Amino acid sequence: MDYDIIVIGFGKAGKTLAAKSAALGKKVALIERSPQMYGGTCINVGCIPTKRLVTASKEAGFVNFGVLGEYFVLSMQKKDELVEALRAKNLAMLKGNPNIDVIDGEGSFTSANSVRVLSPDGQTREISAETIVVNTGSREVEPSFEVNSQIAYSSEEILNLKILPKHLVIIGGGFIGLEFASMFAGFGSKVSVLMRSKFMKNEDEDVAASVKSALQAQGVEIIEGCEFLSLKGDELKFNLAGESKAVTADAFLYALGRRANTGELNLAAAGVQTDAHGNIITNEHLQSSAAGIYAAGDVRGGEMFTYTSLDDFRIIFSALFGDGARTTKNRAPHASVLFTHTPLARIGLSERQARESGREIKVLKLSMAAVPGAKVVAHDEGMMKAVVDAASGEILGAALHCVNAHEIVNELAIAMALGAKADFFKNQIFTHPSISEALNDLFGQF
Ligand SMILES: Cc1cc2nc3c(=O)[nH]c(=O)nc-3n(C[C@H](O)[C@H](O)[C@H](O)COP(=O)(O)OP(=O)(O)OC[C@H]3O[C@@H](n4cnc5c(N)ncnc54)[C@H](O)[C@@H]3O)c2cc1C
Ligand SMILES: NC(=O)c1ccc[n+]([C@@H]2O[C@H](COP(=O)([O-])OP(=O)(O)OC[C@H]3O[C@@H](n4cnc5c(N)ncnc54)[C@H](O)[C@@H]3O)[C@@H](O)[C@H]2O)c1
Repeated sequence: MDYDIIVIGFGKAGKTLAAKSAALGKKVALIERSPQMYGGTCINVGCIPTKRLVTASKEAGFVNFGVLGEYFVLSMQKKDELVEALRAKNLAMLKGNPNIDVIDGEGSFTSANSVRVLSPDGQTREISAETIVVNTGSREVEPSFEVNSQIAYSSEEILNLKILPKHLVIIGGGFIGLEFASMFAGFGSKVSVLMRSKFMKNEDEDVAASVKSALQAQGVEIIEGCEFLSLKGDELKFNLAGESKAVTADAFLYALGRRANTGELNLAAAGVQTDAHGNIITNEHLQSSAAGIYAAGDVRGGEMFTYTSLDDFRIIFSALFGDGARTTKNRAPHASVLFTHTPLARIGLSERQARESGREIKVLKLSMAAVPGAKVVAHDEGMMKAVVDAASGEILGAALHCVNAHEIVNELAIAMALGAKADFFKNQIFTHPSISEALNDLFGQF
């Protein structure tokens, strides 16, 4: 065999596994098809550039209205500088390691132990290893209606815009749709978000209403229940409550979900099975249907977050070099965050899910308008909500729609993992003024 481990895809799990395995003296090949993607989706076209821009767009409120367009261009340049620096650092981290070969090209299986690499210059080579880890990520779902427009962008493409759109129409009301809505509204664009379903249909109604009103307060127009027909030139046609409608804009973003990058992998040659959506099927150790082949990150479907991919690394590392005790079955409670100007962090069960589970629950709620720490930072929009077992005080879940929610929720995650109950937060001594101290009052209602 040429290597101990081949990793296909330079994602979060893959690059971490390559570095940690090399540190154990293993010989690793990491295959990446695009030099623009060294380091993967998160740093190049995902979390990092979008969160940099969401943050910059929050600060746009301090910019003279007349120069908002210039501020947008400057913010995009700063975002590019950050991405380029991170990409170079990610590459250097692996390329400088004598046990790791970073190979440019697209990987596809020829057997359960061998991968063909098609390099950008058209050359192919074949390499082999006992263990192969697939970390090829996901790509956006293309619209199912007709699109013929030079100004229709995916989330990746819109990150290269050179001019701030006057009117951005966003198709899809999920993570990407709502984060870009908040971002572009912050930069000064008129933003309309059109969606097929009800706004945040999987959330509790009070939580969804809080997020919706915050976006509307930013000036975002939200149109629910759309059936999309076509996007031609600058016009999107759709049906709404039985009526034909059209909207024109100078930019369109479609954000209709993401699907696994498995089409090019020739998985059949290795005996690796996928589900109906093309996601690689794995067991709790992230082993695929072929014994020496593992899959990590978005390519497995399900939760698509950078920290899930990182935890996938921990599970595979435990299976390869440890006792295999860390699995998907013993993953600790962890949150998800929608990074709108006022972020929404969610962990555990919603009120609806808790009621459906048949448990006796108590619902605790707090308006951020009652939190001094939120007044101090002049950001008292939103609410906190927790769902607690009525008898034991066990924390079943929470939704934090407030400034710094993405940080505060990690306090809850740790407490939940350690089995802390509502009383713990009720009596905890927090700094003042802070957002965390609102947890005293939230859980004090138990
Ligand atoms: C706009 C946007 C914003 C996001 N924001 C957040 C956020 O705030 N927080 C968060 O946690 N998550 C966020 N995500 C999700 C997060 O980015 C992904 O879940 C995560 O990056 C997936 O990592 P991965 O390890 O699966 O692989 P990726 O990082 O996607 O890496 C896969 C790599 O494989 C390469 N590749 C694919 N096929 C082949 C092949 N055949 N041969 C060789 N190479 C190949 C690709 O070029 C890519 O570099 C966001 C995603 C997007 C799109
Ligand atoms: N903050 C974060 O952690 C973050 C940010 C961005 C993206 N992400 C990850 O990236 C993934 C992809 O984001 P996304 O916003 O594209 O997906 P999503 O699944 O969050 O939302 C997709 C939206 O498109 C709608 N939709 C799907 N098919 C449709 C169709 N045919 N017609 C009309 N509407 C349709 C869905 O109802 C949904 O509202 C997320 O699920 C998330 O895992 C995470």
